[in-house]
Amino acid sequence: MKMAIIGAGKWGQALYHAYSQKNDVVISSRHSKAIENFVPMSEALKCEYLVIAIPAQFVRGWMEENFVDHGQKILVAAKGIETSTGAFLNDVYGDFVSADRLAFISGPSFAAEVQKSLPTALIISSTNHELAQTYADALPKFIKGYVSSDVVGAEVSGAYKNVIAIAGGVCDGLGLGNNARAALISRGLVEMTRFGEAFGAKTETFLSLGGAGDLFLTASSTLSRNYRVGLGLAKGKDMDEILSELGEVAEGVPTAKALHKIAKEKEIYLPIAAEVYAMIEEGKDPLESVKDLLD
Ligand SMILES: NC(=O)C1=CN([C@@H]2O[C@H](COP(=O)(O)OP(=O)(O)OC[C@H]3O[C@@H](n4cnc5c(N)ncnc54)[C@H](O)[C@@H]3O)[C@@H](O)[C@H]2O)C=CC1
Ligand SMILES: O=C(CO)COP(=O)(O)O
Repeated sequence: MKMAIIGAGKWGQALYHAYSQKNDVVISSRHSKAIENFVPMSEALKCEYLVIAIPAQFVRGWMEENFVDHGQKILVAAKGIETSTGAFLNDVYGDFVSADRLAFISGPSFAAEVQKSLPTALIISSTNHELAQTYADALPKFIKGYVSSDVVGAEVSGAYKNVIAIAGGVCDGLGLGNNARAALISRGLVEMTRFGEAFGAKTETFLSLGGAGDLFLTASSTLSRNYRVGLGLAKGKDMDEILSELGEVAEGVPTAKALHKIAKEKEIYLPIAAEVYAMIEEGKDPLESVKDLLD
């Protein structure tokens, strides 16, 4: 089928590689890039099936300025929550297109490994089963595709695991050991499940590829940008230094701020996310955070 990838960062280019195996795919982004099948945005937007890999904080602005509605379907590839409003991406995109035209891709998928055609398994979630199946069937042989109707569960788990990945990096950066990291990841899974349930997400989604699968991956690997943010915090670096060294998006940073805001409004207990927020926003000493979590 004819598809367009919008956003030519690491994940957009990896999804271009993946979807190109079986489909006729073009790619576009706000700045022109010398890459295969790069087309102007106006041309990309005419495709019926879009994949949008723009980081969560920029989606609303990008849609307002660029989106032209031709009745396209959108596969959302970002993993984050809008900080300014606390809105999930299905609500942000929902302000522009109806829910039955939206699907979400989640699961363990470092762009660098997808780019090399290494095997993984991912979930496409949508309230429109046929649409989820269409995007899943278009995946290449090296990606096993599953479908789900739990859009909120997919979104919350994909966004929340980035915050726990920052905590994972802090834990390893402080040299707290394998036991501590396993405890942190397990409690992180409980925490993100509790948060998602408050918004109607299904519990089992958090045990799936998009929940536990992606959490285990990112909270324990230096390939994760969010984990590397945590390593930087453990070394006592400030956020400006960490983010400029990273040079790529770390969605866990704005998402920790969004979670802080939502948790306050809805009175949800999120101890690990609260410590990540305190380290990022208030410059709290990571060792103090560990002490407070153990208490
Ligand atoms: N890299 C990975 O392994 C994976 C990334 N993701 C998610 O995909 C999303 C994108 O991540 P990456 O491509 O890895 O990030 P990246 O840092 O490699 O690229 C970011 C992309 O966003 C574009 N961008 C930045 N500001 C923009 C704006 N104001 N308007 C429009 N476009 C803008 C940039 O031009 C660039 O193409 C994130 O939400 C991330 O969590 C999801 C799965 C895997
Ligand atoms: O979501 C990812 C892999 O599934 C990528 O994680 P990072 O953004 O932390 O690198």
